[in-house]
Amino acid sequence: MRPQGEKRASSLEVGQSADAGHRWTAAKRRHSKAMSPGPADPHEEGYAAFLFDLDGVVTNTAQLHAAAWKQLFDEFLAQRTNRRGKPYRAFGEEDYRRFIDGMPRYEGVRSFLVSRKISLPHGDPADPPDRETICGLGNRKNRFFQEQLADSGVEVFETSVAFIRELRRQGVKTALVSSSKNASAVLDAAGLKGIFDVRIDGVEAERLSLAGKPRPDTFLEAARRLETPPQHSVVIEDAIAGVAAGRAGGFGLVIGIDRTGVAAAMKAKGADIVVEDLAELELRPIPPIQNHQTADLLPDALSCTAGICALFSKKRPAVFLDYDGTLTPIVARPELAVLSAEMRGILADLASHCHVAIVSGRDRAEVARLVGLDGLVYAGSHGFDIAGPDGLHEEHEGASAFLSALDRAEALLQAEIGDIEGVLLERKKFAIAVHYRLVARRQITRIKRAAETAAERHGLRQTTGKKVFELRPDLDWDKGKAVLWLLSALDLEAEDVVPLYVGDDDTDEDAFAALSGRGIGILVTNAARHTLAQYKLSDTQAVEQFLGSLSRKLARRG
Ligand SMILES: O=P(O)(O)OC[C@H]1O[C@H](O[C@H]2O[C@H](CO)[C@@H](O)[C@H](O)[C@H]2O)[C@H](O)[C@@H](O)[C@@H]1O
Repeated sequence: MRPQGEKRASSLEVGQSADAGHRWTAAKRRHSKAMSPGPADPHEEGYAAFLFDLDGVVTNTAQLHAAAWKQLFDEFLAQRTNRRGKPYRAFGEEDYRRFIDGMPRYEGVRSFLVSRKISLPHGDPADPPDRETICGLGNRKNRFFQEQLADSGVEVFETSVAFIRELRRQGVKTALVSSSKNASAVLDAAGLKGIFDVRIDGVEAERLSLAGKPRPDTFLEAARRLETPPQHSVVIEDAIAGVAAGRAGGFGLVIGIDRTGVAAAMKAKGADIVVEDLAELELRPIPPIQNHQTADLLPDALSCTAGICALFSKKRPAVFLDYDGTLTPIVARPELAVLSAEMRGILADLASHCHVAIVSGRDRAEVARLVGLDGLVYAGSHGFDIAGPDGLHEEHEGASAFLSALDRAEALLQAEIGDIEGVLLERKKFAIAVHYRLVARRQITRIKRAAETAAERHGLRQTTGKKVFELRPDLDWDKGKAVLWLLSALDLEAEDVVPLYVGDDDTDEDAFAALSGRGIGILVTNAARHTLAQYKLSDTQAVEQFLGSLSRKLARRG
């Protein structure tokens, strides 16, 4: 394929994903003379929700739990001898940290027993505390814990409470995410009932069959209830299992509170920041973007559906859709971005009334597989690779010359940063995505540098997207040029055709720019960011609703 005439070079320098606006971040206080916040972190997007563990974070009850576990296992182990007739080693602090801290009660029992090669039947949650089952032992530990709680009461970490109250004062959403079934009693005893907008504790997790920490499920449920995506939420934890859960869930910032000398282990499990107390953190507002057309000022396409659809009484739409963040929500890993059956149905209906093209940064074959519909056009690798019905198959004429450069860059990246926990290298035919969504924040600069070096050394272009650095052929080609090429190739340059493009990310701005003054651009976002789109839709559900209305309108028109 060849470029279609001299269109605008590149849309605008969007920089990092500009989802910032009315959000907050937490950073370690600086003790420098000026106390200035210093240069802004280039990856900082701000956070709209903070999710807190309870014991050891808000209340000083982690020690009560640790003591109750010790009482349980010291008694239990003392009554047993191992196969060689030797007594078992007593339960130590390290056992608590490694095998129990942060986990739901019965999973803690099981995990510790496995570490000592002791096998017990699971039993039943109704087992009495003296029964030698996993549930029985768990219930015994709970009895010890409640006795200690009644004895000593609940001490709160005042600095944590002040931090939470400040967040609430600023209108930031908060949640409690605890594995403990005693969380409600502990909050009550501490006089903190009602301090969190949402609470997911051991009781709620069991009711919903949610996997416990280190799995991310309880945190993800809390973020869902706060209506804030994990990448815009902060997890605050004192347990290694909790830190691991925050990182596995793709949360934007994971803060470890190290009160027991486990900072290194927390960092190894992906904590972005480790402090000994929340007093070491300061909250900073992320200012909304100034002096730009920002998405929050755009009209919502859903409230203008009737007007937009009315346009298609006389004109024909040509619909171009981005995939990630537009047709599927942004999720922790690329392979989890699966199209819903409802969205697939709507796309199939729409494609029976007009041209529909998926224009994606993904590999063309991969995005075609994910969408799973014949009869659509698929443009992959940011528009370098296009195929569709009636034998349409075009690759940018210069792109194949970059294949070996992409291979070498991929090998270099693998060697340089392949060992960083959470880095995902995704090779597309004509691009490489370097994902850092699951990476500890302190590693991001190293990843960015590696991407820049690989691009420079192998003559590639480096671009940005949502928690991703991308490398692609250094050619004057992008999604916008691919859309213009398609309009020509599909004979859609007629007066009565209105191109409509829906997308959510930096690379979609090229398409908004290309269609500016000629078609309709709709940005999918719920935040303030500068854009060349004319409308916005808040999320993928809104996209589904909008495309459904458009499809029904076209069906009525016949
Ligand atoms: O142009 P698109 O279809 O939107 O593709 C852009 C990139 O999307 C994918 O990455 C993004 O979505 C992932 C799944 O939600 C998310 O984990 C990641 O952080 C996002 O950057 C895809 O994996 C890339 O290849 C595309 O270039």
